[in-house]
Amino acid sequence: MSSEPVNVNDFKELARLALPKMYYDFYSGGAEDEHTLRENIQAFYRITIRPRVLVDVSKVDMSTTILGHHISAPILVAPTAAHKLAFHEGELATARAAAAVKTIMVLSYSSTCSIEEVASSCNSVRFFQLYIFKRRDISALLVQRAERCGYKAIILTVDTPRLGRREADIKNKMIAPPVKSLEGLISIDVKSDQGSKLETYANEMLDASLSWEDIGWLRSITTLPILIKGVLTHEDATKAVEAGVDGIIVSNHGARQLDFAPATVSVLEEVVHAVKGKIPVLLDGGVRRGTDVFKALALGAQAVLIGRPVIYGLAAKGEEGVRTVMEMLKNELETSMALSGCPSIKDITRSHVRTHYDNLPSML
Ligand SMILES: Cc1cc2nc3c(=O)[nH]c(=O)nc-3n(C[C@H](O)[C@H](O)[C@H](O)COP(=O)(O)O)c2cc1C
Ligand SMILES: CCCCCCC(=O)C(=O)O
Repeated sequence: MSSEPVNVNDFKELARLALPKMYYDFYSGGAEDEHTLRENIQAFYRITIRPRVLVDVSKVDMSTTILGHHISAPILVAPTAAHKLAFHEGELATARAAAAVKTIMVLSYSSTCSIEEVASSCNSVRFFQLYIFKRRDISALLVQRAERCGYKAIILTVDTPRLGRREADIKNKMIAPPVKSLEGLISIDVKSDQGSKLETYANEMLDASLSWEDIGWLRSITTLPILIKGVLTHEDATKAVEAGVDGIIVSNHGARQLDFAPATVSVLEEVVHAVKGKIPVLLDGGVRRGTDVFKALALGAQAVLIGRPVIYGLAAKGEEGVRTVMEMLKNELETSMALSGCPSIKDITRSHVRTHYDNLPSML
C-alpha cells in the first residue's frame, strides 16, 4: 500500500507485508473453513443504524466506566498471544499504546513479555487473561502474580478446553511461541514435527475437564473480579450469573475455536437479556469500525474489545501503530455518535439500531 492507512482495515495489508507468512497466518487465521471468521464481520454489516436528528451534539463524550475504572471510550484491547512475533518490544509497546489512549489492556496469558514486565512498563489499568491448566498450581501462581502486580481483574477464557483446528497453522507447522511468564516454571519444548506445535503444546497444558464448579476454585484463590470470556448462549449467561462471576465477554475467540459458532454480535442481545443487568456484558469479534462499536453498545454491550487490528497496528508501526488503530476507532465512534444524535454513551439505546430480528414479527 503506497498511502497512509485511513482506517483499521488498511492496517491488515501493512501487517501482511511486514510479517513472515507463518506469523501473519497465525494472527489473521480462524478455525477450519473460517465461516465464523467472515460472519463476525458480516453480522455487523447486517445491522443498520437509526439516527436521530436535531439533538445537540456540539460536544460528544465517549468516556465510560468499566468495573469502576474510568476510560476514554468503551474500546478495550483484547488478550492476544505472542506480540513479540509482531514487533520486537511485544506487549510492552501495546501496553504503552493502551495507556496513551486511556483504555484498559487485557494481557494474554500467552504473552511474550512477563506479567511483571508489562506491569512496570507504564501506569495504567490492566486486566489479566487466564487459562486453567491441568497443572492448577501454575494457573494459581499466575493469578497471584497478576494480583501482586496490580492487575484489576481476571478474565477467564472458557471456550478453549482444547485448541481449535487452525488449518493454516497446521500447514505452516506453527511454532509454540515462548510464554514469558512461564519461564522457569514449565518448558514449552514440543518435540513433534507434525502439524501445529502450538496446538500440541496447548492441548498438553489445558484442562479439558474444566466445568462450572471450577469457578468456585478460582473465586477461592483471588479477591479480584472474575469475568468469563467465551459465552455465546443465554443458558451459559444465566449459569455465569448463578456462578457469581462479575462480568461476561461475549466472544468466539475471534473465530479461532469452533467454526460455525455464531457471530458474536448476533447473540449479544440473547446474552444481555439473560443477564438482566446484573453484571456487565462486553463483546469482542469482528469490531473494525466505530459504527460496529456503536451497534454493540446499542444492543447492550458495555464495551467492546479489539483483537487482530491491535496486532496489525503493532506489526505495521509498533506502539504508534496500536495507538493509531485505537484512535481511529475512537474517532469513528465519535462521528457515529454525533451523526446519530447521541452526545454521550448512555444516549445510545436499542432504538438506535435495527437488526434482522426486528423485521421478523412483520414477516410472520
Ligand atoms: C492471534 C490471536 C491470539 C489470541 N490469543 C488469545 C489468548 O491468548 N487468550 C484469549 O483469551 N483470547 C485470545 N485471542 C482471542 C481474542 O482475545 C479475541 O477474542 C478476538 O481476537 C476478537 O476478535 P477480533 O480479532 O476479530 O477482534 C486471540 C486472538 C488472536 C487473533
Ligand atoms: C495454552 C493455551 C495456548 C493458547 C494459544 C493462544 C490463543 O488463545 C490463540 O487464540 O492463539
